Amino acid sequence: MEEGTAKYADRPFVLPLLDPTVILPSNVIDEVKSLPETRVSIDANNKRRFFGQYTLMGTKSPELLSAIKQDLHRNVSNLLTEMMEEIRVTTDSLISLTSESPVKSLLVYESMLRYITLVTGRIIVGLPLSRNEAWVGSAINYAVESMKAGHQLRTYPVALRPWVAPFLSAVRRLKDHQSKIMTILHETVLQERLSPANSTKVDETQGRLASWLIQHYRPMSNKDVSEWNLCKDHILALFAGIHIATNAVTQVLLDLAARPEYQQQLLEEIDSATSESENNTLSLGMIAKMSKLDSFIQESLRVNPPGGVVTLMRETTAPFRPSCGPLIPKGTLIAFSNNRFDMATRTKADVDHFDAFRFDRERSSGGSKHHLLTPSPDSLTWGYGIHACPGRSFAATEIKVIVIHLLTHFHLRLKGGKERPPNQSFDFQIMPDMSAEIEFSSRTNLGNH
Ligand code: HEM
Repeated sequence: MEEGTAKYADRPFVLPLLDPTVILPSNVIDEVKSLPETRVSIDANNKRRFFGQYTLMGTKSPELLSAIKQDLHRNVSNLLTEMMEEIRVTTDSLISLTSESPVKSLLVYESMLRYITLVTGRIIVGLPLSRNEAWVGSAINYAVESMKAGHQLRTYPVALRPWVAPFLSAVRRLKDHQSKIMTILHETVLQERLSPANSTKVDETQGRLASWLIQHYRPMSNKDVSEWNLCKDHILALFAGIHIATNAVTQVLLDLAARPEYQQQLLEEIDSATSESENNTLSLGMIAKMSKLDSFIQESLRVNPPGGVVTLMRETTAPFRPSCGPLIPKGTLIAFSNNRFDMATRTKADVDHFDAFRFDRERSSGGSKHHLLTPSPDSLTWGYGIHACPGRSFAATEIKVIVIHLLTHFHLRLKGGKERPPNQSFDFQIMPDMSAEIEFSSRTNLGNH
């Protein structure tokens, strides 16, 4: 990507990904960001790149989008207490320190996968289901098997895929997770919610996503809502919410552990913002005061983009001629470079340089007003334009609450005081090193147990 953007600063070029993709120059991003599905399609891209016929990718419903964009977004503040509780319980189960064992080393990615899955589940389906291990396993592994299924399917010619798919091991495991999620949801949430005879008031902390979806599917009448649609929407929400957020929070923690000098500064900011808090509760207002934390996370995700080397991945659904030319035929996969790899106007040293508080400085000097949550051509973590991530206020809050909780309780250090391990990359994806470990030691005196 770096070679391409340096060489073709204002022209498209083809990046040889598993699905070759036309990379457009960043100066035409405004021409693409809000094009309708009839011109370029995010769903067609997802369906094709991730084998949506088998994995369901690219088949999200408008109702799911409304539930995330409106209900989840509007409720982030009300959900904070539950998010914090889930993070505290998960921390207690993963990191319990005593004077005899004052340091705990954890595989960061694996541990964060658990935090994010439990917090996401707590919000969308609620307790006790969110901590049920069968649910947690299928919620995590659905996406893992989807990726594997894609790799297996790719090895067969297109015409043969529908015939071989039912026999491929990953496709079978994928279907297995799909039916487990359906059965669990049916028994715990959907049967009750969809029953016309049900007149009892439902517990609002359970089955939240189902309630939001049902309201969008039947705004007025008692029209039938299909259980399959509701399950599919849950699966796609888990798919969209778990893995990319795990990738992101892992990168942030690795950056913090590799740069201990920032831990104290962030802690001071957290202490000052929460000084008036009662019972250690956080509010969105307090979190909003933590501008250095916001900047640190924004910089960590700029340098280690959880979405990979590309952003705004689309398939053209009609011939498209960007102002940089030439005419791009219908059915072409297109994308833009993520900021870190875009060499059109910057040097490699520039984009690689980790400057934790650059966004904070820019904001306080009256320069850019952009925060972590604001999609812009300079900050493409969440995409940009009409499809910019609708779950971003929830995801950013979840990441911040995890970081605040861990920082206030522990010193973080890369295992053995080593250097930050380099990221791993595959196709367009960038992942943190899965074997990286962080040592957690207590900030308070542990006493004797
Ligand atoms: C750190 C975590 C996350 C990151 C970095 C992230 C990033 C992204 C990106 C880059 C896109 C594509 C935007 C585009 O192509 O223009 C996207 C789309 C999307 N994200 Fe996220 N996301 C995160 C978490 C979440 C969560 C927690 C949810 C839901 C609970 C979610 C739901 C979605 C959905 C539904 C879309 C598709 C939007 C559409 O098609 O219009 N994401 N996200």
